Amino acid sequence: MSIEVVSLSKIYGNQIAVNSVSFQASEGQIIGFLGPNGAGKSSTLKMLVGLIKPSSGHAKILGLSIAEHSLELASKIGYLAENNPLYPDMYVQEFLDFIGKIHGFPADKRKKRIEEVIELVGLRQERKKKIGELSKGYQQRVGIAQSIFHDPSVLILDEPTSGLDPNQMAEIRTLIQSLSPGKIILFSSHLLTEVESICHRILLISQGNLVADCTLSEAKNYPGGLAAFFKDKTA
Ligand SMILES: Nc1ncnc2c1ncn2[C@@H]1O[C@H](COP(=O)(O)OP(=O)(O)OP(=O)(O)O)[C@@H](O)[C@H]1O
Repeated sequence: MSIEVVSLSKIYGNQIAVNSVSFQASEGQIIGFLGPNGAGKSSTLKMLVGLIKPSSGHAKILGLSIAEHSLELASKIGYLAENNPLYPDMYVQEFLDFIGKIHGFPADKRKKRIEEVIELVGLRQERKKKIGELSKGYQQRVGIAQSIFHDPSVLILDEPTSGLDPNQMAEIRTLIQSLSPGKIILFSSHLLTEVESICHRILLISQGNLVADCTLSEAKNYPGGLAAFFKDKTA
């Protein structure tokens, strides 16, 4: 089970958002896709999930080309978009039922899976509430619940802890860690502390270029530590 990205680029007009990015990832890894604002993280992730087309380059996820097998891949990838767009007027349970329908789960399996997912992401107390009435941290859990509903092998989370308070961040980090076995998790952040606490590996992107691909311990051993690593590489 793997992700292989080869010279992936995205150009918007004159703006090179992603410049020939290549990397590989395999099962069981939690990979932090780190970089300052505007570095090209979201654009890279959107290409991987098939939301935008690469300007050049290619990628395979689970051996399937993103250009040729986007529909098949949709059933194998879970995606949490940046800012976690949700339906505030829907009830949690109703929303998850809707997600199950989108994934083609028949009624009985949908009901069972809603229970499992609610348990997995810790939404039991909030399940009967409207999404718009939940705290930001619980809304993130709803977003993560929709991303894992179909039990995808690859989970792509774009800034899953953005806008959360420190306690909520820690809770979401623990949740992501608990989902990791048997999956590849790629999650983006512009916060060093996020990757430090849960990632095995760091991909650092700056101005569209992949400027580092290393283990967390390699980055920590950088002279001056992680903060110096981030600062020097993205300068
Ligand atoms: N649809 C678009 N049209 C034009 N330019 C875009 C578009 N989307 C992104 N960009 C530009 O591409 C660059 C990379 O943006 P992207 O959102 O991928 O970065 P990011 O690392 O995810 O940033 P952030 O952490 O702020 O969300 C930025 O300069 C951004 O302005």
